[in-house]
Amino acid sequence: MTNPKGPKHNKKATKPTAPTDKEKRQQRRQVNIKFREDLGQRALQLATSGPLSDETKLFTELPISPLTLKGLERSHYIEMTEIQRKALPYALARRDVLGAAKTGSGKTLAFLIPVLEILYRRNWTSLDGLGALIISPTRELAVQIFEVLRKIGRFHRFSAGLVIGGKRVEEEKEIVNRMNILVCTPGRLLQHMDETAGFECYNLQTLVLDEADRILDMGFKKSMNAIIANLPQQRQTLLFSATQTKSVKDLARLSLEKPEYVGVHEKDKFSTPTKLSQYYMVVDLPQKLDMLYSFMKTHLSTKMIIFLSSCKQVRFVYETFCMIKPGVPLLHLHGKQKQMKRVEIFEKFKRMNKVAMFCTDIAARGLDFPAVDWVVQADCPEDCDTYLHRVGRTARYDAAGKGLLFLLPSEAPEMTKALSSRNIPIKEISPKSNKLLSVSQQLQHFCFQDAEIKYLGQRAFVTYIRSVYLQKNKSVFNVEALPLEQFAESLGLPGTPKIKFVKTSAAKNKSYELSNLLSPEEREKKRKEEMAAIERENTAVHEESDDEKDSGADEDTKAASKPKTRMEKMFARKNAGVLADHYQKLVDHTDGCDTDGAKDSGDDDNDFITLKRADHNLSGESESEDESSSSDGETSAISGNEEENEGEEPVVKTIAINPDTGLPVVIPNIPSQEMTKKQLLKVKQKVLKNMRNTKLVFDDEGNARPIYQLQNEESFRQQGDVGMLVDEFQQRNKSLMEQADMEDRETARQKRKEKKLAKKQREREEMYGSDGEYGVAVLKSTSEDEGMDVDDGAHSDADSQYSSSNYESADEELAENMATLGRKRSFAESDSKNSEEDTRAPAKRRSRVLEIDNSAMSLEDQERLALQLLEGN
Ligand SMILES: Nc1ncnc2c1ncn2[C@@H]1O[C@H](COP(=O)(O)OP(=O)(O)OP(=O)(O)O)[C@@H](O)[C@H]1O
Repeated sequence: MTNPKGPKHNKKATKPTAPTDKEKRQQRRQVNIKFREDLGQRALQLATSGPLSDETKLFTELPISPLTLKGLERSHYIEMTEIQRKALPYALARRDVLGAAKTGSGKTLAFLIPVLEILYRRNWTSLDGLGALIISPTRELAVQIFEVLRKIGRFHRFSAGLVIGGKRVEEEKEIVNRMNILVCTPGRLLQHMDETAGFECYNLQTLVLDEADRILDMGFKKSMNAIIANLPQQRQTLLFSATQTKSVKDLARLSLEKPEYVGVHEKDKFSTPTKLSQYYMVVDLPQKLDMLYSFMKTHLSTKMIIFLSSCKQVRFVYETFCMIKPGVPLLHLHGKQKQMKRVEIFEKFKRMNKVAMFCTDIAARGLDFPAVDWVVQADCPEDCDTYLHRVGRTARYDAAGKGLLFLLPSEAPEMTKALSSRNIPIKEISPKSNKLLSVSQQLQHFCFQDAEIKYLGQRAFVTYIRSVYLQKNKSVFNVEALPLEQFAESLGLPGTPKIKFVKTSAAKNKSYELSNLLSPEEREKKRKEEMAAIERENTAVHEESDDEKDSGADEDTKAASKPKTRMEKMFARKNAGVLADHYQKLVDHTDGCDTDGAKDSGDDDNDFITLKRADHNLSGESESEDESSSSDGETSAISGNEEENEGEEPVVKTIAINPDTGLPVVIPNIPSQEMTKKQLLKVKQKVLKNMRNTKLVFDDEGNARPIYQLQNEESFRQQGDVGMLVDEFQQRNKSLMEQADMEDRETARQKRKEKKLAKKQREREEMYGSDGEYGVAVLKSTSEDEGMDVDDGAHSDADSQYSSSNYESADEELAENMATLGRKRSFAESDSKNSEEDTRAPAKRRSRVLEIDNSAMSLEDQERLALQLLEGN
């Protein structure tokens, strides 16, 4: 009898039973192992079969795992760049590689793909510990590398951490041991090596040094030696940079094994990207900021990075330019900012299209800001390598870009020679003089009005000079060729800050040159003279910096000449420079009034409104214009007497009283022959504007008259003795100045207090932790859809909160990244609300920072702390 269910049913009954789930998993594992082994074999073959043929262009043509290929594809990386084509075959075969290629040519993928692949082929799990270390010289670059790793590694199951400093070291210690890949800066890595129990690198497979020449140079030498000592000898080492080191010493430190040198663009005619246009401009130091400002004003619709040589300079230029408002949003980035702030600015600059960012060399290497139109190197880079890295922030991958380098007359000849010897094509351009705008007067105004800006300016001045002084290449950098006084004036400073080391160095150099020519007695005499000079200089510096403390043994002898009030002290200060000299002359002048009142009062009716330098001869007419320009509170107004001044000696400054604040304001006068047509036009417009804005009052008969009117001489004289009136006026102003000075001091006192509070807050945070800082983040994505990996189940809940999913859009991914990197969403939101203000209002920003600091400790934290204290914990 046939089976009623048919032959099909019979056949099934004879079939072997289906494999169990466990068997299926085992089979899949076998296939995976075989697949991974094959990949390894193919990679080895590729490395030994010589360079790739010209037709091999796609990542899919290399022995790369499907997980990485999918990550690359989702990140829109399909075709390899030249450095990737040349370095990947060796790196995938676990060879040591020294990779050098132009900036923006895709070196990051050339080391990240092998990192993922080598761990993948070894079926790495969290039980295997740390498999790859990627070291970067700056935190921003580490963040960027980590982001690229997250993008292309999103389908892998490795845990990855970002270890770049900040305050969450204790939290990091708990999870850093579980990481398979670490992206880090040398300092923090070393800290974990030293302090974190159980942090081991014995199983390390791959060590990567991005910007290798920088990491191996003097700055990181000690840390790197200590790090390398903790690593196993048997490992792969990948070194990448646009300016690769070939120093045998450096390479010996890393114990490289027959490294492959992959220099991609070495035979190119030029060492910079082909779509990069480079220019330089010879600018006198005192005109540098004018030039920079003018350049920014004429490039408002662009995205630009401006490099300066020190944090202080970056801060000064940023703060003052924010006040001047060039018409483009401003950002600044330097190493003294808090980590959160740095990351926030870094991300903001990436997003924005029309923006100018002032920064130090922390942004010079590796950072991949999209679509930067201009890189302006306002201060000369220390060498050609630094130039290359800075200018490489534009014209990345296949984009075009432009670079502009400002060179001082003393720097230009040697620096241009050095650049051309490195095959850097750079052309000289001359600025259009009619487009040059001046900011020095405004800076002067800010320095006068805001003591903090003045101090910042002074420190910017000193750090700039010091940076020039410390440069190694003395044929380019000559501190003695710098016009210090004019430079200080161009920053708006009331005098040239004393810089001891400049003179000392000159003295030393001189003595060195002379010492061979002099007899021993002469030499000894010379030495004593020099010592005495330095002693004098030290005393001068001491007096300058600490004028309140100069009491002592010779108190009596000083007493007669010693100024009594703060105001007098200010006048008496010898090196307070332009403004103090100015006041000095003012005092001299009015002293003259006392003794020779008739003569002086006869000369000038308007002394009670406009105070002049003793040595300049403004006409009465021009002074009344000063008066009108100051009458509506235009404290930065340029006085309108340029035409009258024609042919005269250049007038330095005028002081007038701002009727709104009652305070004196500096009104610099520029002789018209030194002004461009445009400047003259601007001045005229300003004067006209001021005239239009003149306030009017109406008398009893309804006649309009200006609110301020010049008295006639007779009625003025009837008020009393001219000398006395002048004295009275001066007394009034003295007390106004004293009042302003007291306010300054009170503000400074408040600031000190706030700083102390913030410091305490920081210390508290360090003890009890805080939110919103970078620490370790974990990269671990699930790839169930691939079904190729074994879930080791070793990741804790702490890890899973960082787990990423498949992102649908770049924004989603970025948001996720930011969350992963330890930022609280609410914190980020409240910060981003303030971000627009940030670019414009420094004062507001400062208070906002304080608000954040004060609220850094949550209520829960405070309660917890209170409980701990109660329990005596
Ligand atoms: N294969 C590729 N296809 C498309 N774009 C790529 C590819 N490789 C890299 N890029 C892009 O090129 C840009 C520069 O890459 P990367 O930052 O790696 O350059 P770099 O050589 O490391 O530069 P630097 O020397 O300044 O550090 C990045 O925006 C990156 O996304």
